[in-house]
Amino acid sequence: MAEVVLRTENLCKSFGALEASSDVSLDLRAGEIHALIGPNGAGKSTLIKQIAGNFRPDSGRVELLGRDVTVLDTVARARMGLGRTFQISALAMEYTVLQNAVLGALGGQGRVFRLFRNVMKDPALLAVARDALERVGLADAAGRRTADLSHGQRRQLEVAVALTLKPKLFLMDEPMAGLGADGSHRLTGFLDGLRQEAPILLVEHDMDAVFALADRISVLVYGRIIATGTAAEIRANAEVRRAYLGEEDAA
Ligand SMILES: Nc1ncnc2c1ncn2[C@@H]1O[C@H](COP(=O)(O)OP(=O)(O)OP(=O)(O)O)[C@@H](O)[C@H]1O
Repeated sequence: MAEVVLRTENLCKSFGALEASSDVSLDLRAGEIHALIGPNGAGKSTLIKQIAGNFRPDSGRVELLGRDVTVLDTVARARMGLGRTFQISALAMEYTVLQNAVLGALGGQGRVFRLFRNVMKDPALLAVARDALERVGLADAAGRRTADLSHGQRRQLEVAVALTLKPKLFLMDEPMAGLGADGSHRLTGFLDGLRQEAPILLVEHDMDAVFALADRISVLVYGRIIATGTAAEIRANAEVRRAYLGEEDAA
């Protein structure tokens, strides 16, 4: 069986009386896309934040690349190779596409520059940034102001910025959100190829993308994983159909 790169064990996290994560155990293996689906408010983002290090679980543990990282912060986990894209854009809108990608690359190298213009002339950073833009199909837009990009192009740029850190695995929170049919088709193709290089834990509401991409799917309802399996197993699961997919969607 493929190597486990990420594992959560019995994660619990409450906000007051609300149990947002209830005994959540899952893993992500080399070469796979593992999708996490569930209704609004099921606790997907809360789980991602505990894996990324934004939230400390009340109990349970998170293991990254074989190491217990439960008490490590987001920066330490990112340095270990945990790449991430966000539900809400973290891009610098007034900067160009290339500048955003270079800033991403800078974060990965831990080097210190005194002047922004020196950062933007550094050949090593530029090479990493241009390579990431090329891979997501944004090379031609390198000189454009980020604020002038379409919504779909911004999502591509977020993936490019994450790629500059050369992550060993990805957490992606709704990368398809707001993309048109074209955009999500293109991103689906890209993620399909990316899994071999860096497995992906994918939170996504776009069920076409999930069923097309996921090697395994976990279904979260009221903070609890009610099923994990292949697309066919999840489609056929009676509890999932009742709780989430709905009989008509699952037919
Ligand atoms: N910081 C917080 N303080 C209090 N309650 C919170 C906090 N973050 C999330 N919650 C609550 O925890 C529950 C799970 O929220 P979460 O955002 O993890 O769900 P989700 O599955 O990601 O939803 P969506 O699909 O809408 O993004 C919700 O009831 C939410 O209101």
